[in-house]
Amino acid sequence: MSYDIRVLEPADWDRWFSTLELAFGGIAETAEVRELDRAVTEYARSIGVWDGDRVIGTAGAFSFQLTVPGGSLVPTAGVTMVGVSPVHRRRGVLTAMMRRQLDDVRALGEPLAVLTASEPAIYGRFGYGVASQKLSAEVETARVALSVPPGTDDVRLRLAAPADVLDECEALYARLVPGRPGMIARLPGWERRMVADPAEDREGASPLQCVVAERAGETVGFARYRIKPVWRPGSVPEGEVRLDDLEALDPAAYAALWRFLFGIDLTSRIVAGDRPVDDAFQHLVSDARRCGLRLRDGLYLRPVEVGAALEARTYAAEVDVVLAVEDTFCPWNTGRWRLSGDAKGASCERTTDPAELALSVREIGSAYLGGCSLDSLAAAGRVRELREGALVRASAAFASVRAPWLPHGF
Ligand SMILES: CC(=O)SCCNC(=O)CCNC(=O)[C@H](O)C(C)(C)COP(=O)(O)OP(=O)(O)OC[C@H]1O[C@@H](n2cnc3c(N)ncnc32)[C@H](O)[C@@H]1OP(=O)(O)O
Repeated sequence: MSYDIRVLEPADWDRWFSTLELAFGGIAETAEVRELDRAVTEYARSIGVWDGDRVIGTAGAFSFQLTVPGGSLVPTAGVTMVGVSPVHRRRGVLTAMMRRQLDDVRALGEPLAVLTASEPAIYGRFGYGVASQKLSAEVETARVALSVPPGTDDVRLRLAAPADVLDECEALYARLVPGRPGMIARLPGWERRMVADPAEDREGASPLQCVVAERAGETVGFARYRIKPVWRPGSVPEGEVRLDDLEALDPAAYAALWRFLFGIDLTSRIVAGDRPVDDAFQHLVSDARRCGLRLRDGLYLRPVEVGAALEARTYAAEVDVVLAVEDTFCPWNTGRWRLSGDAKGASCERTTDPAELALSVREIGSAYLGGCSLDSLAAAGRVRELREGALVRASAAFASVRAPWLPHGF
């Protein structure tokens, strides 16, 4: 069956978005969220698949700048709003959209594409690998003690409506972006998404609240959270602190924010859904086992141009390796590439020299931000070492001191 794939026109946005809502189960977004999504839609890079006068498939992309190991911000397509009408599935509509989209991304010169997946089984076939994980926690605050570093008492905390302090929180966030691979510089209009707070999505919890950490009049951190009161008959108060976001510039500000969250009266638990794997609160607590820690796939990454992608980051150790890359969906990447790099920069060019490691573009995507080691992929048979010693050296070079993490979906 053949369908028509077209660039989205503003006049068709409502129909297009309604197809997306249907693909996700048919629950309409609130008017507030709908308008925020409309405002950030990049029409020229959003596509709709049409069956006659009906939209049956949707896919969009954002023009992100993604932090990579070494701290550079790299132009990256943020793939989003993917959906196919329930009666048109498993006929290749998504595959056709991925084809069109990756060709477009390549034409725009963006070496990387990223996404967060509704289901992990979908995107590997298109060359996306899991590049970061997210840590969730359910901390039993009544049973876990915190030990905080010197200087924590010097941090002053101030409560504020999230929208009232948005500018200062966003300025702080922007300072942190280059420091952690996987973070994305916020595009205009995105800041409002961080404090969107539809009552329908609160699941019985309070409106979003914000605490700002200050030292000598300077904002040094913030946390956004909700309180979900829990009163059981005959029991003590067992409310939950639902942590949305916590960012800080230094250890004392970070610890002061956690100490505040731990101490909120009438609560006995902090629930955090999306923290970095190396989040430091794990080292402040007396009992990590009572923190209910779990890992989940986070950001998926696809090198669209392997050479440019591998040149865009730096390497933790000197590396000089020939990679035999396989890429069935974007065959322009297939072949042998010599990667030479160190902490200052890298080059990656085609070569006819013998290959030392063999892998597909998906493994490069997984290892790219330094969150998944080539060595661990090799243990699963997904990277093959063709010259002894190449794997250890390349694994060390691809590593990142700070775990990759994206603090929000898109
Ligand atoms: C970045 C984001 O926006 S993530 C959001 C993704 N969207 C959703 O999850 C909404 C609900 N789901 C959908 O709309 C659709 O099922 C989609 C978009 C996931 C898939 O669309 P389809 O048009 O059915 O995919 P298509 O027919 O091109 O399938 C291609 C291949 O992927 C497989 N596939 C598709 N969806 C899934 C899935 N959810 N789980 C496992 N495999 C899948 C197909 O079986 C097919 O495999 P094959 O090549 O071996 O035959």
